Amino acid sequence: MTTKIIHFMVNGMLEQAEFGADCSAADVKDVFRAAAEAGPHHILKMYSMNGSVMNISPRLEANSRDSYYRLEVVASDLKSVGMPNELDTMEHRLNHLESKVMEDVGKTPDVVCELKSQVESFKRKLESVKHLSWMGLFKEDSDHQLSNLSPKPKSSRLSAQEQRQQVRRKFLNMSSLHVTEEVREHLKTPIFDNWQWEEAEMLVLLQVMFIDLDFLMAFHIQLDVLQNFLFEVYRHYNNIPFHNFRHCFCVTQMLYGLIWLTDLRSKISRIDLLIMLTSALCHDLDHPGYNNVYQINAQTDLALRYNDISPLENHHCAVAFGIMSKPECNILKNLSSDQYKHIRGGMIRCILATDMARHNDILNKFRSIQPVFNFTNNEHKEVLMNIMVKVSDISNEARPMAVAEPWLDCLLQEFFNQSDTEKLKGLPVAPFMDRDKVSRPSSQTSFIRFVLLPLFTELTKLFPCLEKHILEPVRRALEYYSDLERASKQEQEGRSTAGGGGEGGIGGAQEEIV
Ligand SMILES: Nc1nc2c(ncn2[C@@H]2O[C@@H]3COP(=O)(O)O[C@H]3[C@H]2O)c(=O)[nH]1
Ligand SMILES: [Zn+2]
Repeated sequence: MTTKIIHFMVNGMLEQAEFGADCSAADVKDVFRAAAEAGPHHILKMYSMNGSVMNISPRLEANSRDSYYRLEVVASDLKSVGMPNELDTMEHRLNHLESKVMEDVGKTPDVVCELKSQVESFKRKLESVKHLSWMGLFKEDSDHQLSNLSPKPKSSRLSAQEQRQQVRRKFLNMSSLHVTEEVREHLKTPIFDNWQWEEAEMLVLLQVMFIDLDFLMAFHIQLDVLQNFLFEVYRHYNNIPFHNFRHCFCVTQMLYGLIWLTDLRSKISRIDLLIMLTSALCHDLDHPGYNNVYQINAQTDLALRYNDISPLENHHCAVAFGIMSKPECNILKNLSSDQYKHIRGGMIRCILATDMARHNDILNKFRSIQPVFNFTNNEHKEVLMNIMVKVSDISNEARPMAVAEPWLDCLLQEFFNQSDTEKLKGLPVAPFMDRDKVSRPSSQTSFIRFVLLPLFTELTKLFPCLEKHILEPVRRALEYYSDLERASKQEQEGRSTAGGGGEGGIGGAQEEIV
């Protein structure tokens, strides 16, 4: 049977489809619709190399990789309110509505005025860089009023794939806009508030990090390849409570901040900075929300594949290099093979080092070299790179309280999901994940005392300037959670005295149960 191959570019990727001689128009459309990750309400358009529109049908002519077609998804009416032409439609409808109501009632109702001002304000945001408050430090109050108009409620009806494509379109639309100096500077600090930013904006900010560290120039990374890579990274994070794309962004942003605060650019090579930043980005790719202990106990595919040795971290790293195996996403494609080998080795080490089962080994190693630390010693440098990524990975408590606290809820939610499943399956349950045993304060006091403070203190010995940026906030968090823990104990004691002995909780543990 004869077949023909159609090469086409969609969402920045060069794809190909093979059609048999007997396929129908609907088959052809379905193939392109799937490739474009488009929903039934989207209109597809195919363009030839010279820009003319082609009919999407079995009669499409076969072509080559060099003469590919361009497939575009066009959002149908009001499916993407963020686009200016749809805003115009909405404004037009509002004006029409206003004139009709004026005829009937004689005055414009408040609700129409309100809607008009929201449309106007949103239009201003899109049209003028100056008004891009979403590229400013903090969102304006008007954003909250805008939530009814923004695409969010609509997007909740979109499939996950459609939502991701919407993020891609927004990211690409925004990426050419100017990100203010104020934001760029703020991005270099641990007080940056990740909760202010939506996914497409975080992608823009990640792009800014690559640009401001001069990676594009130094490693000949084309902007579209970086954008494809960042989007694929985003696409490979799962929608789970903690180990999601926002966590990836936070870890990368903290690492970026540490690079600037410690002036690391003057101490280690740019290629090593690229290794660290890219490792931070990729360090939890495709995390399923269940940790290594679960993977091993439940004998999951990952545990089988990696012989129980850091199954998750091995997987995150393999997914990262899988993404980069596509030329259109390969930010390393213009490097020499020696440079590539160096980066691959460095990333594998950094990502595998995020397995907390190896925490003590890595910290002890760093402790032993810290007094004689030498930036020109490769072994020292590699340990430091692992430490920097690890510090960033567990740095939520180094952030302002209002930023850190919601992360604890996300983490506990993921822990509880896991322990609930473990209980159902009869698998061992770690006490720190058990909703019947853990409390917010006890979880944090132990983690800060036994994990964060020892690690952050050691890094601060090498970079004393970090004391105020990461060590002090963590000490304050320990005080805060210790106070809460004490207060909760006193309250429990008061209750058990008043109640004549209480109801026999868990092993006498007097903790605030989450
Ligand atoms: N209790 C507590 N654990 C944390 C916090 N941040 C990170 N962790 C843990 O540290 C681990 C680092 O590796 P993982 O991402 O596998 O899982 C993370 C959590 O188990 C925190 O703020 N509190
Ligand atoms: Zn992580």
